Amino acid sequence: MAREDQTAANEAMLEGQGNIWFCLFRFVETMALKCAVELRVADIIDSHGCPITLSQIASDIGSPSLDLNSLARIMNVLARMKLFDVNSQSTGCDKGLAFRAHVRPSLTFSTLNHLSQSDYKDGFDSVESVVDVGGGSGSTMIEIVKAHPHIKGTNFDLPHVVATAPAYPGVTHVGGDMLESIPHADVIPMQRIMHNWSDEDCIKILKNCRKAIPEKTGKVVILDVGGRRGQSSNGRGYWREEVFRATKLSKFQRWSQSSRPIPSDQEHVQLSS
Ligand SMILES: C[S@@+](CC[C@H](N)C(=O)[O-])C[C@H]1O[C@@H](n2cnc3c(N)ncnc32)[C@H](O)[C@@H]1O
Repeated sequence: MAREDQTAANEAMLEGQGNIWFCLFRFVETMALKCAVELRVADIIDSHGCPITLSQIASDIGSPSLDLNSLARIMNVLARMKLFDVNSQSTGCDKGLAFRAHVRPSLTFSTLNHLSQSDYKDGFDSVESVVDVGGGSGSTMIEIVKAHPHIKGTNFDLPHVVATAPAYPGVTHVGGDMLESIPHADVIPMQRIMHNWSDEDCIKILKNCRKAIPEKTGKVVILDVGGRRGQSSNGRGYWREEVFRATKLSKFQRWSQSSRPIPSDQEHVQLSS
């Protein structure tokens, strides 16, 4: 191989390795965000009305066992995510840092706080069967069954999608069209599905969910984002422009403010998060 080709191949390999590490440690951002939400960091900073120091944040959190170094690491991750500004010019700050929320906590972090409380509250303890509608390769269903092995899990998606889904004990892959019918289950989670369809199609899907769940105890759990709609290239579905432009936080906020009409016979459909 020519020297230039070898160099290009090495660079590509290094970039690939870097991307793998980036993907592996991506969860750190989610964990840091979860900590900030649970510790109400944005609310604390906001309540001061100006940038505040790490020890001010720690003192307002008020936990006797709080580790300042760990808090500093969390805040640095969040600052890198551009959720907070770090101002190294402020005077009187420990480690020369002061933090300012980049977002209005009332608009976003409290929504996240609410989201973190609206996970599937009743839990899966009394649930016997779950169908993940549009579940793709079944990764969500696998996680649910891993955590709750008593559950009979069905991963439902288009036939060509489930054809390549990996086998997992306790999870059955079923191919079909959610616009036609959905397999029966106690609970139907639908993650990142509804935003992609017109209101008419969403109503069709919800009606099929309604038929698939027990009348009194069945639940549909929708996890999704919102935004402005545009016509999709296939002429049937829709896409939301803001999915590509806005941050996830503001998408969640917009979604939670929007009032998507639910068909009148959907009284047992529970919209959650
Ligand atoms: C954005 S992906 C979401 C996948 C998964 N729920 C997640 O959150 O990672 C949308 C999924 O819906 C599936 N889908 C699209 N049309 C469908 C239909 N008519 N019936 C069943 N599944 C469908 C797609 O194949 C795809 O796996």
